[in-house]
Amino acid sequence: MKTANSETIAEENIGLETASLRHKCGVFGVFGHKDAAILTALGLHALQHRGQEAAGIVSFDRTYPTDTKNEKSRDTAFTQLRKNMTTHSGKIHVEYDASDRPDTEEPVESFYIERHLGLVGDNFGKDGEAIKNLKGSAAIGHNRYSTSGGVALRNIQPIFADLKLGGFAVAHNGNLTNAETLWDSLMQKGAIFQSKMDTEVILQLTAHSKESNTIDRFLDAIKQIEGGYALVCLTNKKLIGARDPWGIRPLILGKIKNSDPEAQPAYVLASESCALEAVGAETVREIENGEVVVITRNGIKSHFPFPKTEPRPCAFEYLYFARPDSIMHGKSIYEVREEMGRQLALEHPVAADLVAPVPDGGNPAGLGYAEASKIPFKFGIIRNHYIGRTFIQPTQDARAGSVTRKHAANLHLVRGKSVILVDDSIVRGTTSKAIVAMMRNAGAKEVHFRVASPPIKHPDFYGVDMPTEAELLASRMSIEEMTQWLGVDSLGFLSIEGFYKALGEDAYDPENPKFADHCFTNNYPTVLTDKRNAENKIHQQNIFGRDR
Ligand SMILES: O=P(O)(O)OC[C@H]1O[C@H](OP(=O)(O)OP(=O)(O)O)[C@H](O)[C@@H]1O
Ligand SMILES: NC(=O)CC[C@H](N)C(=O)O
Ligand SMILES: [Mg+2]
Repeated sequence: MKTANSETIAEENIGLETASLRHKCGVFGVFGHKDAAILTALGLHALQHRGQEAAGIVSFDRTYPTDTKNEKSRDTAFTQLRKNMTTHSGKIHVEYDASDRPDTEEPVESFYIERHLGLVGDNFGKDGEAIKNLKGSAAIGHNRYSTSGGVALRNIQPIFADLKLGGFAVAHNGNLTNAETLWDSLMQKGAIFQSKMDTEVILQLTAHSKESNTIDRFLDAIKQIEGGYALVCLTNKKLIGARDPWGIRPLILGKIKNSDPEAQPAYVLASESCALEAVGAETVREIENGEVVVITRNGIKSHFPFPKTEPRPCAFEYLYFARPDSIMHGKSIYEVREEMGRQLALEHPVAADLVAPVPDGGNPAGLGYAEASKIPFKFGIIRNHYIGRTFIQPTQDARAGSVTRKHAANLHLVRGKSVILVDDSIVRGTTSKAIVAMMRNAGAKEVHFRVASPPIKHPDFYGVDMPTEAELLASRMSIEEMTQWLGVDSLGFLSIEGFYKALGEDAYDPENPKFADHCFTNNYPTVLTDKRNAENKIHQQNIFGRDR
């Protein structure tokens, strides 16, 4: 059996300076469905809010020549296959050499790869070339917003390589905190890297493992990595899902009926439940923290390679990243955010004419605040639906510009009124500063700002790509200073206790935090090996181009 796959990826840095605060990536995988690539594209589309820089899909197909005893039909099957495989798409060129012509009764196996800069819809439209190229009943996909490595074609995921035991594709949401340290030792062993992504370390470690089968090699690899990760991987026989020991990054398992009623249901892995809904899949369960699931034609097998710990999912997923209609750990993201707003109203009440959410992130908390304070909820800010999330803009100028293009004061509503603005977070203050100015220009009598999370004072290293402390507004300024800088009449942040309450916890226990809440508390769930080694000048810094 041959794997005919040669990729020519022209590296092309598109010249974007990368943002220091970014979304997380979205991952998706399907096993055992004839429309695997279409489902993956739909799943990625539902996860677009997690990354808008690039999107990629890798599929796997096994083609049986229609009648291998009949030379003519075998040739026809091969000609068809060859035609499909030589289709160009963007910078990816899959070639099939004439010497690969099948001359046995063995099926022809191939991985197909489509990786593009830009949005899912623009690159994987249902009838587009890219989808047609992605044959097979298994596929994985990825929406990228980089936390390592710049914006370039070679840094698009899934990342694929032919390893000793066959083709292996990986898609990763998260960030490794010891990738640079591992890179150093891999390079000393002669590794050749195709990208600048921390994710590739996982592929390299799998390739270098001395274990005898693919799963043991992969387990060997992930036992060496540290940080936050939700991974989906594809081989010629398996779809693999893995979640980091703390479950910082989310991953959920679903199941979907095949159109053939005789066929087994197909399995689906996704970052969020909203992507399962988007493809009509039913939720089976969340992948546990530290769990590795291996999906094959024979069903699902779980591995637990790490000592069992209590999960500590990322607080930011609940606050901002996840889509409000997603369910995580049995909690509705929407309801959690609404409750954050209610708690906020209890902690920071103020008399006003209306509560105006900062769309979209502030909408559910705004509703909760209005409900608890009994102050009317009004859309005092209107958003332009053709502009995405602000964080994804690559430069501070672009971010500031996009806030004013994205939001507009609803003049008629706010003129002469006292307004309570509610947002989910203040990070750099780009959004809040511009929105407050908008309210003032619109003639608001009073402007009060309420934030449905505690002040963000500490960086993130697990896939949020939060800026350095120096860029975080709450790290640089006291509440009084922020009040002045923003130009508001009052400012209030939800307390960490209120935050935990909204998440359904009785109390916040700093000795035993239930969430990865380090951005508020400075309490990091993992060791930060690269940071420590860089500080001690043990290895080269910024191998993966963090400050590119
Ligand atoms: O203080 P800053 O650095 O401006 O960051 C915080 C803002 O960024 C996010 O909005 P974004 O526009 O990214 O997404 P959204 O449409 O989901 O609210 C978040 O909801 C805040 O509004
Ligand atoms: N936001 C993410 O999850 C990024 C994944 C990976 N670290 C990358 O840079 O591609
Ligand atoms: Mg927002």
